[in-house]
Amino acid sequence: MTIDQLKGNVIVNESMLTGESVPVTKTPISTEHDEFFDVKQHGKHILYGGTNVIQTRFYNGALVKAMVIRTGFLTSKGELVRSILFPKPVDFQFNRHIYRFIHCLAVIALCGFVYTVILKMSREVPFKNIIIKAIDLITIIIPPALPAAMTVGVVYAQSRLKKQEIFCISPRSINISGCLNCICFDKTGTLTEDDLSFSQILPVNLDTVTYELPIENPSSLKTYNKLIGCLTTCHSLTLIDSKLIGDPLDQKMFEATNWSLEEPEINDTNKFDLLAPTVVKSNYQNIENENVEIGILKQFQFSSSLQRMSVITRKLDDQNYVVFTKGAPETIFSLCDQNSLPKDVYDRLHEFTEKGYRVLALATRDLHLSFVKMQKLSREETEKDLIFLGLLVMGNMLKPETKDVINVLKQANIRPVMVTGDNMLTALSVSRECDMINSNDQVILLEIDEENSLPNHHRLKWKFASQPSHVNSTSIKKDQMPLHNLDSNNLNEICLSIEKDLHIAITGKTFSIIRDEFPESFLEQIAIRGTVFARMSPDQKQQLIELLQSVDYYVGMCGDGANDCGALKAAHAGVSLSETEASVASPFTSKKPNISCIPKLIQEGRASLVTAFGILKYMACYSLTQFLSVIILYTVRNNSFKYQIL
Ligand SMILES: Nc1ncnc2c1ncn2[C@@H]1O[C@H](COP(=O)(O)OP(=O)(O)OP(=O)(O)O)[C@@H](O)[C@H]1O
Repeated sequence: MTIDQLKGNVIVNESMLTGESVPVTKTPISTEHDEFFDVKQHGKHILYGGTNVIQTRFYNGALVKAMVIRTGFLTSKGELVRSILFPKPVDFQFNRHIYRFIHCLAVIALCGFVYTVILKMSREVPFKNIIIKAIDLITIIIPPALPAAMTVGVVYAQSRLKKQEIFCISPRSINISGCLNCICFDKTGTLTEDDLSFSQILPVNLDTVTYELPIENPSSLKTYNKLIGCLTTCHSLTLIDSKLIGDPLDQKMFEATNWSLEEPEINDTNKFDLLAPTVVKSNYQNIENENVEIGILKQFQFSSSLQRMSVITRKLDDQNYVVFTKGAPETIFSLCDQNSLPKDVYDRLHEFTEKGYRVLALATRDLHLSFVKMQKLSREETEKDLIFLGLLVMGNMLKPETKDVINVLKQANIRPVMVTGDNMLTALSVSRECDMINSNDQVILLEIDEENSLPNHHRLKWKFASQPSHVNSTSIKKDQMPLHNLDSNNLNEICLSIEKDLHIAITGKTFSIIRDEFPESFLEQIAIRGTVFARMSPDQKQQLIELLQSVDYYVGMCGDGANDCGALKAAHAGVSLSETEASVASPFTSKKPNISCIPKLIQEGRASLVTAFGILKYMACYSLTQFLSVIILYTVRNNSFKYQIL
């Protein structure tokens, strides 16, 4: 059953749907604004069939109410069952060749059938015998056991994959995974650890609008300020069995402050309002010997496509409501009052991202509104005119298996590609660290030339991404160093003029402008040479997979989160790293949360493919030989006995 939620909050595990094991909070749909219901757009308010409700939250005894909008096969669980029963047809050359081969056999069988009928009729054999002999010939040339025999390899490969904790809901995809020659990887949680480490906060002095000294231990701060308010409230953490559950990034950020979180059953929430779902409390006491308490009154959840989340809060002794927002720095900067940004805001951001840190920007805004008006405030109205508070810097460690697997793939001539929602410089640094880009390779960064662009006629410029300091870049001609304007003709020339291995890196924004405004050939060059695709939205990840397929790559996708679902489904072989055994998100699910499953999958795919080839050759030779011998025997008025055939 798919249910549209109307009242109360629900915490659900949607891993069956998305592969992501972090619980998601579902909130009631807003009735303030007139808008058409859209299943995709309002996904945060929908409970899906087959997903697990971990907890329900309701206030004043009003139980969670929901309306059923879909049942049976139309629900997500139904979709999973349907995708197992009727897997998506895979366009695989081998399958096409098999069908062509069977057509050829059918033609041969038809010729044999006609020949037998004519031959036997000329010899005045009884009609019944003619039919038996002629039909016998058809079953000889097209062996009925062929389809079953062809799946033997797949069945064995599937059971071997299962032993290695790789589960498959679409066995047809096993053969195709033996042909993969390009694998796209999501970054966070796939190549790098999901469990980020808190590194530091770079606060901004709100009076001088300059950066202050970094704070490495926010729990040592004993006075309340907006920055602490943001770190402690701007998250979607929840308590389940007294354990903090939610996005690992949010968890690390909150734990670093050493504040505590309390949930609604606790009567204290009444101090704010009956609707206050969560309260955070300081780890210290102020001059009045009281803990600082902040209630989180409203939440705009994190969305990969918006790259940010916000909360509306109220401090216990405050009259005003305060908005706290955190998200991708580029997005937050654009929502901030530009006067609140320090002059060196981008320099400091680059400093961290170049070293591979995952950086988020924090911002705030005071709301002087009544409670009712605050409740009605839309996301757009809330997240504007923000005041920049500082940068949150998190360590982003590679998983131990990543580097070896990338090298194994490269040795096997399988192209690794990174497609991530994170910052370009962080992505580049990680791609170098995991050997996706070797230290000597050149990377071209394609960007939109904002200054020389017209609204629907953008121009591009390019530059070399800065090299790690130990690499000598003198072999690059001087005139190639500065930023260049670029059109579709000269990208190829530039790429060919560089003697080193070359990679292209672009962001989601540039990618969609190239898709919309540039010729297809230009986009194809990006597909062939692109190694790092950063700041990609979930839709763009899927578009990239389709683009790679259009230039004849057999594309695999390995990801771990809800933002990879589209790409996982679009790929020839999608592997989701998840705790669940099966998810609708992809044909393969690996319980081991690292990319070591990819070489195993390719190996098993190849083994299954080789078995299928072998069986096909054997069956073809066997049936053709038998067909010829039977035709000869029919012609010389003879027939083989049972034991002769055997
Ligand atoms: N919990 C969060 N709250 C606010 N902003 C976030 C949160 N998680 C991620 N972000 C920001 O949104 C951006 C996009 O996130 P998204 O989940 O799409 O991709 P990602 O996690 O960075 O990378 P990947 O696609 O490799 O998993 C992140 O780079 C980060 O700047």
